[in-house]
Amino acid sequence: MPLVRPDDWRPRGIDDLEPAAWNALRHGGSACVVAGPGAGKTEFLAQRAVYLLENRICHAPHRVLAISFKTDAASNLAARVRQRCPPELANRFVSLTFDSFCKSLVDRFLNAVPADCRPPDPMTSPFPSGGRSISFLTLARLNAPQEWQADIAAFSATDFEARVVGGYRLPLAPQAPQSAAEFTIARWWATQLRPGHPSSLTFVSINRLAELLLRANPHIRNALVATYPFVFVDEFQDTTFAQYDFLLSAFSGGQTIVTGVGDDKQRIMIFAGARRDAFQRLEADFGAARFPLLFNFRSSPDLVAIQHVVARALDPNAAQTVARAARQVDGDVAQVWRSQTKAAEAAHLAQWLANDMGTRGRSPRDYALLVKQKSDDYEHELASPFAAHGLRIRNESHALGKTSLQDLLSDDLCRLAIAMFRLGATRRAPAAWQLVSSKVLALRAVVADDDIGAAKVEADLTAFLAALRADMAATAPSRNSAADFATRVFEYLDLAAIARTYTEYGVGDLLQIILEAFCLHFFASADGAADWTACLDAFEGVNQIPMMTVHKSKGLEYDTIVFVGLDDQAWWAHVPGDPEGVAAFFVALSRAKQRAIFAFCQERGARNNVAELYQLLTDAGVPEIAI
Ligand SMILES: Nc1ncnc2c1ncn2[C@@H]1O[C@H](COP(=O)(O)OP(=O)(O)OP(=O)(O)O)[C@@H](O)[C@H]1O
Repeated sequence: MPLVRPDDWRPRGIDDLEPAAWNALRHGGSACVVAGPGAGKTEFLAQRAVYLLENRICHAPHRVLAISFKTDAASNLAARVRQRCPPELANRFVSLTFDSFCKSLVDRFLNAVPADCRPPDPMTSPFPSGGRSISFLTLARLNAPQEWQADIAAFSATDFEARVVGGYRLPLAPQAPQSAAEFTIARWWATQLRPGHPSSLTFVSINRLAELLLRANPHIRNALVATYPFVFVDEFQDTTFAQYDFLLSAFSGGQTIVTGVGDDKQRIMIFAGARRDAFQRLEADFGAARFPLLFNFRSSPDLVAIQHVVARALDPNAAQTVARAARQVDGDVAQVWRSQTKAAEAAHLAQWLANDMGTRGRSPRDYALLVKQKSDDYEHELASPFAAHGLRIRNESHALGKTSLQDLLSDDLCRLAIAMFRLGATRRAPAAWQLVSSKVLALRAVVADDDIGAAKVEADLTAFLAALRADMAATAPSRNSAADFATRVFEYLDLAAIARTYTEYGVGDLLQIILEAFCLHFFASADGAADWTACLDAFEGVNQIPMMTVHKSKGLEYDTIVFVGLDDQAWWAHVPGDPEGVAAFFVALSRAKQRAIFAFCQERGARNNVAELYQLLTDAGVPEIAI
């Protein structure tokens, strides 16, 4: 590949970056890129990765490590980089979540974890630990020496694990507790590492073990630093105590250039232990320079103006952003819909959505239904009225075993298996063939210039798919037939080869988690489907309206968002004046490119605690309409 002069380098796939983003992209040291919604922060990271790789500022065999919070954000970023630079460069861009990165270290170097903290098998638990319960803290207090009891009584069950355990470094060798915190933390660890029991570790404990591992084994840390001279952290405002401390242990010291991007106004993970001062710490500990960005490439100017009113409630000094997207709709870009009953609300919503899709020629995937929590309940209530208008909902927050639908659908193995089934359902699926053939060549360890090996593998794959296609055509979809075909496809793909080829599945329990979730969702999608294409469409949510919690919607964007359940019942934890609730509201509002609708139904609850959110909409000139 010809070497491009860094000064001549141009961004890939977009026309340009805003001036401050150019400065941040070319900056030689660590950086905080702080910008509002739609500023292109994720896009910036993708462009910076390409810039570093193409200009050989990050040269082989070094890699760029990108850490995100959500699985789909990590795969979205990886996909953007793959689209923007050749595979030999994109292969040196490693995009993972914090959790999977820490877990892969613990899995890989388990025997290097100091013995008294070493789990027999580092299996994860999807559930919060017992240490978050009030009874755990009560028992700890009652068993503690008298002089520590008052301090233990001051710990809060809601954030003990995230703040106290997460902010504490495990000692290199066992030592007697010296304080109330150490006493309680030691008891907490006893719940995580129970001798003779399979381990069931929370991600906070995996993180702490990974941090201990690096501190106890400088050679592993040195290897990590040598591999990744550039580290990106997306959504930096949500970095928890544990995650920041891990970053510090792993990458401080001056050799690693850390780029944190985020938006303090979108900080909605305080409940999960997010630090309020993450950017300040990055500036102090890594000497990071601050680059504020001012453009908004997502939302129309009218929506940006409404967002600004909410932004000012979160930060009175919030700078006015510059809207770069054009308005495409007539009439109000935001409205509050007030209804008396859930039935009336659902009927109106379904009718309006069906009508809007028809008149504007939009697809169901251009819309999103956002909720504060309990998306399963809303899905249940809305499913039939929506079906009456030919609409289906895809509940992305729906739990599937130890993962969620959203995470399953962004998983590589899931995408490969679905592409296999697409090729089983039809001959005409060129994108699926491209994905499957390249992945199967990798699974069969065929190297780039081995044409004979590649031809053999492709012939074998073609024969397998022909037989699969014939059998799928002759078999109606059902739970049982889906189970048979799933077994056949995974046997063909070869789980051992998958574990060998893809590091994320090679260690730990991710492969099992994904297989279980895949089967749950695939069998349910086959149940009652008219044919296999309908089953696969149901699996992937083709022509379905996505529904998700605000937390799951982070980083995503839709033409129109409809927020259902802006009431005290759904926002039960919201205390007026609490910035985290306003931030969640801001995240929801800012997912919209063209339109945002907030549905309030009296049957669902009152609107006293959330009155301030309605007031912000009123202040921004958003009308309220009775439906
Ligand atoms: N320089 C650019 N030129 C044109 N479009 C851009 C540019 N940067 C980003 N975009 C587009 O703007 C939209 C928002 O970008 P992105 O998702 O990266 O924003 P973000 O800052 O991460 O947003 P948020 O914090 O709200 O999740 C995307 O559709 C992206 O493709």
